[in-house]
Amino acid sequence: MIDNALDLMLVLGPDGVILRANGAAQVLLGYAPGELLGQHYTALLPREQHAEALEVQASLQNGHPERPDFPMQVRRRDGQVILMAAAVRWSAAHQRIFLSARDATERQRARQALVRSEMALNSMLASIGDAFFAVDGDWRLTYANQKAGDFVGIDAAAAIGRPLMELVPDLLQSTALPRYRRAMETREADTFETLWEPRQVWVETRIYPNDDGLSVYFHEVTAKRAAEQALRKSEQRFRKLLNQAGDSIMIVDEALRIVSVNDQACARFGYSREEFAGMQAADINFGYPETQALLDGLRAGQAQLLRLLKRCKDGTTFPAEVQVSRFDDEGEEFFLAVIRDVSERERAEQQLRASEQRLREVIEMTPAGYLLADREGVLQDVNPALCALSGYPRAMLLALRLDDLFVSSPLAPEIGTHGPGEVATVLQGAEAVLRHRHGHHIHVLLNASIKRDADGQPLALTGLMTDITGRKAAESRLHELATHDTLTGLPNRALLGERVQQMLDACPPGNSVAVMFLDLDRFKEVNDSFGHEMGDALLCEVAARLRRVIRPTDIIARLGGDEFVVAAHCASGQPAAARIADKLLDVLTAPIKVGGSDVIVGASIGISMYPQDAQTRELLFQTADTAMYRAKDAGRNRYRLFEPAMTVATQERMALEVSLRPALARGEFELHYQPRYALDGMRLFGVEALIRWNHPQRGQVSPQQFIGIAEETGLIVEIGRWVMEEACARTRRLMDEHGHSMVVSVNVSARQLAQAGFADEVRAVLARTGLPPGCLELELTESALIEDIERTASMLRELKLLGIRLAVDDFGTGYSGLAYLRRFPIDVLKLDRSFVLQDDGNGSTFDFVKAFVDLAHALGMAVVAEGVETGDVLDFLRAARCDQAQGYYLARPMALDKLEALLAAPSGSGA
Ligand SMILES: Nc1nc2c(ncn2[C@@H]2O[C@H](COP(=O)(O)O[C@H]3[C@@H](O)[C@H](n4cnc5c(=O)[nH]c(N)nc54)O[C@@H]3COP(=O)(O)O)[C@@H](O)[C@H]2O)c(=O)[nH]1
Repeated sequence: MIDNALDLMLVLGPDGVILRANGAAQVLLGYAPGELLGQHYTALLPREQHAEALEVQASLQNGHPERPDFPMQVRRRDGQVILMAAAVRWSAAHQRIFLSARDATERQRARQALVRSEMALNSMLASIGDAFFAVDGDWRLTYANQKAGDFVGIDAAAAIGRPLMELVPDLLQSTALPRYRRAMETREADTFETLWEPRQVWVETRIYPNDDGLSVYFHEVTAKRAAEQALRKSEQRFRKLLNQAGDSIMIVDEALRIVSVNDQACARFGYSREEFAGMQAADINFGYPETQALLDGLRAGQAQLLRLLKRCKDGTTFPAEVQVSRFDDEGEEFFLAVIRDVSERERAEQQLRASEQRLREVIEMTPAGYLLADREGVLQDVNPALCALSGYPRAMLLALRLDDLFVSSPLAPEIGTHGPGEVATVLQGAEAVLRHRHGHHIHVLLNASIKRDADGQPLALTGLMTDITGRKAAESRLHELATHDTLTGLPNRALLGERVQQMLDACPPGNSVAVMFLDLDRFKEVNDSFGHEMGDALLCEVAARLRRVIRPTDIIARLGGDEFVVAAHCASGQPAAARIADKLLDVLTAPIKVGGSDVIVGASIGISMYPQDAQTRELLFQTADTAMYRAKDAGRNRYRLFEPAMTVATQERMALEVSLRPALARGEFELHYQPRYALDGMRLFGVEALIRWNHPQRGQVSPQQFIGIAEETGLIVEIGRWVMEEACARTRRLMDEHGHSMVVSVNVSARQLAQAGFADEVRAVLARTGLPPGCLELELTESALIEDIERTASMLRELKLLGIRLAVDDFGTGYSGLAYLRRFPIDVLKLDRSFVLQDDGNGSTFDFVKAFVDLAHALGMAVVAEGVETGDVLDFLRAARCDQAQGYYLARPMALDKLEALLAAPSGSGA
């Protein structure tokens, strides 16, 4: 059996020498068994095998007696090396090595081929894009490529043979596991996408069942899914956009069949999507044949814009603007039509055309001149009104530029380039001057609008204008009237202020400007005596004379009434001003012919110098006015240069005015009474009530100091009312106490007399106090009487009807004319003290007074002499047949208690 065995069998001695060999040595090695005996076994081995073989031998003999699987290379007798699978055993008891071996060359070759095949498969599985693993029927891993291992974080090679659920426990919660199990059970392949929770990635998995179990391929598809989702969203957006578009949108195929429409198309045409599908484009066109030319154009890549009528399902039509373009989709030809309903636009266009037509008609009919100019200022359009306004026919106007037409206009600065962003410049109510074809100028009121481009460059100008030439002339006249005195033509107060300011502004250092306030001394008398017309003529003559004296560069103005102002440049200051004032007085004291008579008016002039006396115009006027009053106070027909002391007096007067206002309410007034005697028998005829002001700080203030202020401020009305009440009441009481009648004279100022209800007031006082009207005498000054002769006459008649007496006070100090007194119901003339005292020593005064008294008597008036200070004067008056007298010689004004004492004296009321 051993010799016929197929395996080689050798018995070796402990030293490795071959002791026996079986017959297989011949077959396997080419040696006859005998040839091997005595040889060391290494003689059969290639040299490189020796070390390993000796090592195995040593191992056998040193405690590891068996080596069942020792692969070894053996050199056959023919030199070929074959691989033999050997099993070796050492028998220590027999001190022998037993070896059996079989040829393993083929097996080795097959194994190597298998290994190579596996390696090729592995590398193929490793190189495929997908992760791959396989499990057997017990869910044990039989293979996994590196990608699969990496995906779940395990070493794929080391994991082979282990249960899949153990290796990847997350799989138990995964939605993929049921699919795996179903595939395992049903043996059906499956493909699906799941979210792999541990890594939050999407995975596409393909499962292929096989005889051993399952082969699974998977790969990540997160990015692909995101892209798909983005695409889906994008498509949804586009669809939404398409449907939300205001226009109808349609896609038509090659055969001009409608294949797709948006919501707006359904809404506008009234067809549903389903109804549209399969309709021809021509079905919704009204009378428009799709021409070959249109299709050719589209196919040549030219989008077409059509204007046509579209027809809806209900048969109505609408005008549309259709933008058609062509596109390819996967080789198929389509046409896209965007259909815009332009009904509204057409309506608006129609309205616009109508509106333009109306505008044109308005332009043609408007009385305002209209023009349109281009950016160069050349006229492009005009209307008949502008032709009429300018005198040019239309054709000629259209050849003109704005510069040719306008002499001056506010357009010039506006028409240039403005800042970028200013799209229009509008001018409203600007004044301009047109040059008429015949050369004269036309003033126009212009409204203009200049359109500009983005850079602010003018594009066009539109203007509308109306003729204001008449208005301008009226305005100029109005301005003249507003700035000039209508009577004399001289500048008035407003213009004076302006001109003086200019003079002051232009006054060189070292020079002066004199402002002179000039008041005519006797104008009022002339006016009242000769009438207003003559008065006006006098004022014109005065103005003419002043003009002659004053240089053209100086100013002369009339403030009103008889007040004039002269402002003159005075290089040498006050001396020059004084010379001018002298010249003014010279011309004004020369007689002026008024109503056939020569009159001399004279003037009082106040002068203030700039900059010496005042630095502002207002102060100059104020100080000149103050100086003028001083000139008047100083006796008239003279000039006074302003002095600061004058201001002090003015201030003093103002302080007095402030304390005068509350004086009546504070009871600071009292009345004194001056007796008046009848010259025949020297009996007391009556008393004159004279006011006294007991000022808390200043003591008794004379009426001469405050009556003027009271008159100017109007306080005299209240004060006079009190005087009247007090005088009447006291007199009534004195008469009752002393038992005889007497007359009380009350001074009445012009302002009181000018009050409409004055007579009623007097009537009421008499009624209240019980004084008989015949016991009241009102003293009126000449100036108060002549203020307004007509009104005064009427008032005096009213008073006279009450039964009271009327006297003219200070007679002889004013315009001494008895003639005018005839117009008033006067009872008494009170001769002024100065009149009585004019004694020239040759008896003429007596004759004069005598004649005067006779004349007064002839006119039915009694004469009272005032200011009698001596017995001589009294005799003189008595001789002149004067009726009554009053004066210090007879009795001074006295307080009420003194008067009562006088009345109670034994001599009675005698002087
Ligand atoms: N509207 C009113 N005017 C009034 C009132 N009371 C007074 N006056 C006026 O004030 C002026 C000054 O008055 P008065 O200081 O009281 O002077 C009077 C007499 O005192 C003064 N007089 C009288 N006799 C003499 C004299 O012999 N010599 C002299 N030198 N003066 C004398 O004359 C004044 C009276 O004048 P007249 O009124 O003109 O008769 C003065 O103008 C008053 O009118 C008032 O209540 N209301």
